[in-house]
Amino acid sequence: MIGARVFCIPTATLERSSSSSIFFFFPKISTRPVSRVSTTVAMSTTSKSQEELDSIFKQKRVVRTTVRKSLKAMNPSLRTQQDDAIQNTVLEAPWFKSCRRLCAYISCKSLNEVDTSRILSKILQHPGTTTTAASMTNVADKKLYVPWVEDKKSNMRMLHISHMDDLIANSMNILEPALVDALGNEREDVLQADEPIDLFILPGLAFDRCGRRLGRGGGYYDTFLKRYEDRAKAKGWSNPLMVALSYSPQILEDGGIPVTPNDVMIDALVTPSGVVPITPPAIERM
Ligand SMILES: Nc1nc2c(c(=O)[nH]1)N(C=O)[C@@H](CNc1ccc(C(=O)N[C@@H](CCC(=O)O)C(=O)O)cc1)CN2
Ligand SMILES: Nc1ncnc2c1ncn2[C@@H]1O[C@H](COP(=O)(O)OP(=O)(O)OP(=O)(O)O)[C@@H](O)[C@H]1O
Repeated sequence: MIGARVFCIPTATLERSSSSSIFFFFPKISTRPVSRVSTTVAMSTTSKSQEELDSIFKQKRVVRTTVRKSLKAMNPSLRTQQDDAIQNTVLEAPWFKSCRRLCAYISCKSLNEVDTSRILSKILQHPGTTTTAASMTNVADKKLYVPWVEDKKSNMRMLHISHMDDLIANSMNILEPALVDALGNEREDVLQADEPIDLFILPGLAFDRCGRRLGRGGGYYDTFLKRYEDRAKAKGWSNPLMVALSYSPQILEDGGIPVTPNDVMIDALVTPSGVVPITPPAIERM
């Protein structure tokens, strides 16, 4: 575990990116701190005019462009080093070892996302292929759900997979569960998660140490997580741990991530230097 507890302070207007020494000027940017009762940003939609929203979405696009550039410029051996460090941290973490149902993203090389291939292989490792009893106990009984994009209107589901062979590239060139088998028959084992999830391993373009997360602009995760949260509340499920994986250039200083009302905050960040627990449940468990 790195980084002691971080206290998030309200916004300043001049913000500095920690990773690239670039200064962002965001007039009146909203960076209010986390509400973990509702994981969405504590800000009412109605309190923002469309003009203000347009301005924040514009700021998001500016940050995305900057972070994409830093990711593209990352030295390949540094990237591999960071992929290894991040995946080792996850694989060795008690909160990962103890989780039974999780949703994780399938990393996409062309998007320069933190690699999840070793994490996924470990989860999908089947009893009999493991070498030691210790490795079997922790992974063989995990149920894995991965994203499946339903449409272009921010609708996404999480579908169960048992093998990497269950995947096929979608129109965005991201691997996702195939809904039919090689013979064209509907696969019955691909079901939408309708059970409590212990852990979400989230992608994203940029993060701060206070739990703010900037996605790729599709609104898929925010929409999904809000719906999941509503369903969990209705069914009395406990909150999952929401953990994002981040290369060092993706971690911005507090205030560097523009936020809009639907943004869902994360509980913790896994960085190349270790875990940054953010919310009380994460601080308790990490
Ligand atoms: N690995 C992975 N799977 C995922 C996501 C993700 O971020 N990563 N998603 C998370 O939502 C959903 C898919 N959403 C996506 C949204 C945008 C792009 C994308 O290619 N964006 C380009 C810019 C495109 C543009 O601006 O027109 C990019 O970011 O470079 C990909 C996936 C579900 N599956
Ligand atoms: N100016 C705007 N006003 C209102 N909605 C907007 C505006 N610009 C984009 N959106 C919508 O906001 C959503 C994207 O939100 P945001 O940029 O916060 O997503 P994100 O961080 O990529 O989300 P995630 O990674 O969680 O999927 C999309 O549904 C998009 O249509």
